[in-house]
Amino acid sequence: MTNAVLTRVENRIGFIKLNRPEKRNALGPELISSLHQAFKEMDQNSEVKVIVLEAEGKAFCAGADLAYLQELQGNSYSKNLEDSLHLKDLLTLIYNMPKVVIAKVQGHALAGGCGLVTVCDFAFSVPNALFGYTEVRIGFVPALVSVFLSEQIGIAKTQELLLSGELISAAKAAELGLITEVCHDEFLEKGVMDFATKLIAQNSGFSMSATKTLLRSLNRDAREKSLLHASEVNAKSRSHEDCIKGISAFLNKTNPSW
Ligand SMILES: C/C(=C\C(=O)SCCNC(=O)CCNC(=O)[C@H](O)C(C)(C)COP(=O)(O)OP(=O)(O)OC[C@H]1O[C@@H](n2cnc3c(N)ncnc32)[C@H](O)[C@@H]1OP(=O)(O)O)CC(=O)O
Repeated sequence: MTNAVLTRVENRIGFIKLNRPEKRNALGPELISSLHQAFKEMDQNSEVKVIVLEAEGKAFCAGADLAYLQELQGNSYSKNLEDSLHLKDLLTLIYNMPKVVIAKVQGHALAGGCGLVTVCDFAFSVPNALFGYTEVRIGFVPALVSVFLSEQIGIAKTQELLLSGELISAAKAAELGLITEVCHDEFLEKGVMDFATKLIAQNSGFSMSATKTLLRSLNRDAREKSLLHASEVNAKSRSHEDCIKGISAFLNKTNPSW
């Protein structure tokens, strides 16, 4: 594994840290592969009962790596699909992880980065964290995230967030059920640790895992089908001129005009 992701295990808690702060932890292929490997390792480690997903730096995660996606432009649909399935497999792995996963969020969690929060079982954040499915602002389709988010908060609220692309505060995210709790800055670490420690001390690992597996079995076939379709939509939308414009505008620090 590269140092795009850092891992450690303490007191039966497995910590997985996104470590690409200079690019706001944007999900490039290396980071996605490293996260995949880290989650698999934590799953197989019998010492680990609860997993915490955290991030280095100012932002939790700025979503898909737009510089990398720009490099992929002009590539075949099948290469784009392969790439999109890579992210789908990561989100699905986290979502289906038999162990409880808690996200610890500071700064921005945007687009695919907000999707990462969505596939965790619990999320704690500081008050000034910002959440948003901002794909539509850069000519993308929030395809993969739509599947998980609609399961989590219902179709009406999902539609509101995905079509507006608005950033929402931590308080609003908690109100919508997107995150579990907002903690004052200095208590975020303690809030997450206390919660994880309580789960470990109080609950049977077997029961939590069996409950989660049962919950994930609900609508599994429909979800898998939707995720495959979403990956195809994602791959196709990358060659749309709006997406090409949106990526280029972001990287050139300008605003796209549609
Ligand atoms: C999963 C699916 C789709 C997606 O996820 S599409 C991705 C959409 N994401 C965005 O539009 C977010 C883009 N980032 C930002 O808006 C901002 O960076 C920020 C997160 C609000 C942080 O702002 P801040 O001012 O703190 O930092 P900078 O903007 O100066 O960024 C620093 C540095 O990092 C680079 N960077 C940031 N985000 C990305 C990114 N997503 N990809 C690549 N690079 C990124 C930025 O370019 C800067 O680099 P420099 O070299 O230093 O200029 C599809 C689905 O849902 O299905």
